[in-house]
Amino acid sequence: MGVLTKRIAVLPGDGIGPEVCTEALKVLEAVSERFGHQFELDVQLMGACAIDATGDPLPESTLQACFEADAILLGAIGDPKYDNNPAAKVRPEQGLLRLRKSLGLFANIRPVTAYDVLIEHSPLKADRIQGSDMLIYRELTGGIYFGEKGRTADGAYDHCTYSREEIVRIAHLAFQSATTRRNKLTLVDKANVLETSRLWREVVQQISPEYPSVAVDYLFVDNAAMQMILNPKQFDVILTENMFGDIISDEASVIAGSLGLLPSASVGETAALFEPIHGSFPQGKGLGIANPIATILSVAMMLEHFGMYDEATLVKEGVDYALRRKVLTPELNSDNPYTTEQVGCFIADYVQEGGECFRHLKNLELGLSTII
Ligand SMILES: NC(=O)c1ccc[n+]([C@@H]2O[C@H](COP(=O)([O-])OP(=O)(O)OC[C@H]3O[C@@H](n4cnc5c(N)ncnc54)[C@H](O)[C@@H]3O)[C@@H](O)[C@H]2O)c1
Ligand SMILES: CC(C)[C@H](C(=O)O)[C@@H](O)C(=O)O
Ligand SMILES: [Mg+2]
Repeated sequence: MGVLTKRIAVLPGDGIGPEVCTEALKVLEAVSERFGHQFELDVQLMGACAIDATGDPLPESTLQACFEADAILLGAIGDPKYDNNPAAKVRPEQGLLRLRKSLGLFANIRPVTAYDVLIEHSPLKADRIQGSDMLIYRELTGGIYFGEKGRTADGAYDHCTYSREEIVRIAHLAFQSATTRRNKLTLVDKANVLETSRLWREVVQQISPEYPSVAVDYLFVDNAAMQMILNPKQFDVILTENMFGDIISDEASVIAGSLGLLPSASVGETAALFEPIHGSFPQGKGLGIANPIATILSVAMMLEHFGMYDEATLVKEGVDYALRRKVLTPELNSDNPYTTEQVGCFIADYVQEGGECFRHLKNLELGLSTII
């Protein structure tokens, strides 16, 4: 592949978001130096920081920058002052949901792998998790997150709705993905109770004959939550609706060893956004303890999206090297912890092959300013 120029909207967000983004961008800078690509970064506000600055968690200028970008890199959003105030009408999460909806990012893809070098670290028994390798396809722009919601005189409601088409489009992506892996697809739903889940089953059963190589099974979400810990190796591709996918992917992170390891890609017809699955971990803000690997692996997924496969492989090798050498933040290495910045530098140096730890993108400046 030749040298490419890509524009990336960067939304560092809140809490540890800016810290993990900074490290991920160091790695991207190393890719740029090694392969000659040019990445134009357009840093924009979203989340609580955007509410503080503009009153809106997703300002028009941020949305515009995202529309104009080839891809979006997001750190994380959210702040305790909203989490602990149920009466707040304007909330950081509204910005993220509006962004996903506006860009049509209907498929959220969350890979989960048990790393051999971390097996002993997991609270789960090694023989249960060793070899686990699954891909969760979480529907991202429908369901209870986006249904009508509100208050009654003495209650509240959140409606869950799905159209057939909303299920069809992500089901095809999940089936196609299964054909490139171990040819197994598990639909996680609650079809014994929910009408929307029965529609999911119906649609998946109708589509399934188009993919004869793929074995399909069905699990109720309560059982799936248990199976995830009991026997995670049974899963290849998991297909599920918005809220179930949110919950079981955080649960699945225990198999990898930390929430700070799990990346994601959110894709639609045209746009693509890459973000760690974790949140803004407010308790970790400014302490240098946030694991940047989930965001660095999200950059690897972004490079794959650009067709930069060698580049993505190198980033993933850098992560493997950090895992093998135990250059890891405290939640994975309490005896000899490294800081967020040290982990980022280590992986960036690997990518650049023996470079010095000189990449100090300390403060992300707003606007289209940085060309790396
Ligand atoms: N996509 C997003 O931006 C996103 C995702 C989830 C939660 N949130 C928001 O984040 C805020 C905090 O939510 P929460 O505490 O439920 O979830 P969280 O993911 O921020 O943190 C949960 C726990 O996971 C661990 N953790 C998370 N990220 C880590 C990392 N990079 N390195 C090491 N450990 C890490 C920490 O132990 C933390 O206490 C809330 O405001 C929530 O709405 C945002
Ligand atoms: C912050 C929140 C809206 C978000 C979600 O529920 O989708 C988060 O938990 C995630 O997993 O990306
Ligand atoms: Mg979540």
